[in-house]
Amino acid sequence: MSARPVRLAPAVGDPAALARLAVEVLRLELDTYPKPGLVSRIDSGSHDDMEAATFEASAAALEPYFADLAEAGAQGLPMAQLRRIGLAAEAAMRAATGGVNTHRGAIFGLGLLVSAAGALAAPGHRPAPFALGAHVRARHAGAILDGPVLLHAPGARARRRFRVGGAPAEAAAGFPTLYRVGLPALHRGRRARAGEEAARVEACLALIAALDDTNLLHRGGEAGARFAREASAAFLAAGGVGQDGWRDRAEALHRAFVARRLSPGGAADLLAMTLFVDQLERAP
Ligand SMILES: CC(C)(COP(=O)(O)OP(=O)(O)OC[C@H]1O[C@@H](n2cnc3c(N)ncnc32)[C@H](O[C@H]2O[C@H](COP(=O)(O)OP(=O)(O)OP(=O)(O)O)[C@@H](O)[C@H]2O)[C@@H]1O)[C@@H](O)C(=O)NCCC(=O)NCCS
Ligand SMILES: Nc1ncnc2[nH]cnc12
Repeated sequence: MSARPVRLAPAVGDPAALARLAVEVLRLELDTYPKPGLVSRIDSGSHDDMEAATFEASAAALEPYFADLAEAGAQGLPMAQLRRIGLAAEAAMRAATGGVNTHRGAIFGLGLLVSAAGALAAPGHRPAPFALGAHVRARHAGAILDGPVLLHAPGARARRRFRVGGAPAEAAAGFPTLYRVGLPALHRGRRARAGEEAARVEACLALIAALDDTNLLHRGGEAGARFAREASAAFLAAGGVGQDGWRDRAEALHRAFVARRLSPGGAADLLAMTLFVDQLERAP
């Protein structure tokens, strides 16, 4: 629930600063409350194996890997090299959290955006609108979709069982849900003048309403995922963070997700990625 100020993009053209920004957006995601079913600094949502400190430890451990990804992007290295760094980052995450999966989706998606920022951002020059996602699609879509599948990962099982594309499809398509849903909702939330945290809540709920999140499918099946999408869409249709009493209504939604053990981890990752792109790209 902090009013942590968002640092404005000194990151352009500097791998170490891009990595700091990546960690900062992970922390901003964690700061955000209420986020239905998700871990925040207020509570652990639908999780009994992790809390805010677990996410803090994980985010801090990832910083050097994000710097490597930015550098790899600047050198134009192929997906195979990015994957090697990503797998090392996953190992660092597990070491920092005692084996808990906090940020695997974020390592993948945010990692690809950090590498794109390394490739495109030059000092004093912000990438154009949509440029980071377009770069990931143009440069890596084929390798992402043809990449090795981790057969026993819950996400991979959910993708096969429910026939959804999940994190790899979102990245290979240039992050359409981030650009078409997350960023517009963040900007709409800011216009409600309820503050930065409220704008992040608006973006989070819009992402939950739109995304085929394999975490929701894995934990709640199709019925759970439908409940999550429809309840979030109803919050937005009632005015989102522009409505009177929006925080009470969002907290009620949080409790409803927790009662069903639902956790939209993919939407949480995309919220962090939305904040990263918002900081770096020029406004459309
Ligand atoms: C390519 C990989 C991403 C393969 O992963 P997988 O086959 O599992 O694919 P997905 O399920 O599609 O996605 C993995 C994670 O991405 C997040 N996610 C889910 N849906 C979407 C979506 N539609 N769009 C974008 N992102 C999505 C989500 O991550 C978050 O949730 C995790 C925590 O969940 P939790 O509830 O705890 O669930 P589990 O621990 O899984 O089990 P239970 O506790 O419920 O029992 C957390 O990671 C969040 O970040 C999905 O989990 C990729 O992993 C891979 O190949 N990696 C190699 C490295 C690499 O190539 N890197 C590239 C360069 S950096
Ligand atoms: N805040 C959060 N809670 C639960 N899962 C997540 N995955 C990414 N961020 C998360």
